[in-house]
Amino acid sequence: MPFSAELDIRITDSSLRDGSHAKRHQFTVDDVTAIVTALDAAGVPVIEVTHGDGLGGSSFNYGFSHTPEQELISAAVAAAKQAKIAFLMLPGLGVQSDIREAADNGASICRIATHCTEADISVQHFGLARELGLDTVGFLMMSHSQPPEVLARQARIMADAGCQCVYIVDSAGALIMNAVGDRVSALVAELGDDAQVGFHGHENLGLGVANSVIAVQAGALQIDGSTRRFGAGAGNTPVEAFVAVAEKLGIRTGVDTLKIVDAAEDVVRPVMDGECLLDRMSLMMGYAGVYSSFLKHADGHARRYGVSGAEILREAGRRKLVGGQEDQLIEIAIGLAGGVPAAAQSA
Ligand SMILES: C[C@H](O)CC(=O)C(=O)O
Ligand SMILES: [Mn+2]
Repeated sequence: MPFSAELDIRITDSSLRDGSHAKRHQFTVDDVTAIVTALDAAGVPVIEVTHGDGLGGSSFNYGFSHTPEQELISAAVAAAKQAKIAFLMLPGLGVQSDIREAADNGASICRIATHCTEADISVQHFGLARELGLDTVGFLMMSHSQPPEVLARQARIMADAGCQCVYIVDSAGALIMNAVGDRVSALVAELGDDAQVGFHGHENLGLGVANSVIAVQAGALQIDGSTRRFGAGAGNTPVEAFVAVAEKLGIRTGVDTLKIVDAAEDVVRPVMDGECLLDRMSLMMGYAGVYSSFLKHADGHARRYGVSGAEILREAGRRKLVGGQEDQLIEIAIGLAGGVPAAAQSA
């Protein structure tokens, strides 16, 4: 079944949320206004705007925002003529009052993200979002780390709580083709008509577009990407490339290929500090299964302590670190620099 009468699938552009990681959370109202105006005109149906780590993410651990995210959400709502504005929240970083404030500011889609074995912490947030009349999306982050049947059980918890679309989130960009198809199929089988299934890809192994096509073929109805790959790690599935491929495959996205290609080049690229590259560091994330948001943190600690950023990431993969454990990257860097890591001191 298609997403709606007009669309086979619904694309959410995450440049102004996942791209916040690549921009070290320094988006301004002008950046948001320019990007939302261009994406909206290209027909992108959903645009996500929040600190990279979601509502409440602006902090010492994750990095402080330049502009309060609720101001960015308001600016996005003001600039959008047809697109819905979405926001992300990780329970514990943001709280219920943040969801209310985002709704008051005009956002209409609430996306709640948990580690892929911790869906139960999202229950009250989905309940509140539905009470407020928001559309809901659930993120099972680091989905490469669990088999399809485990993810399907977690998806069921979210759907029963009021989540209308559960995403397989390839936070590490580590999933390889059939591994996406198997996970999406397991969720489609579990959820049936109770909720849709989505896919959020990263480019750390260069597979964002291919993985997203496989997700659609397996039944995903919502696909995330970022124009110009503006996201954490090597970036997200590039929306402009995915839209072009979808058009050739006869998949209706509602996005105008030529307009989104222009938006990528003329509007999004100038806001980026640099291209999101598939280089040694980001490749290591896909290879070792590391949370893409760790890239800038590892890079900073590598410079500060004079050690290899790729080695920090490899150790993060060995430890199976999850989002929220950013502080361990400092400990790993100190250990690599020859200092005594805190964990060893207390052992
Ligand atoms: C908070 C994370 O950046 C969410 C996300 O985009 C991912 O896990 O990938
Ligand atoms: Mn992401």
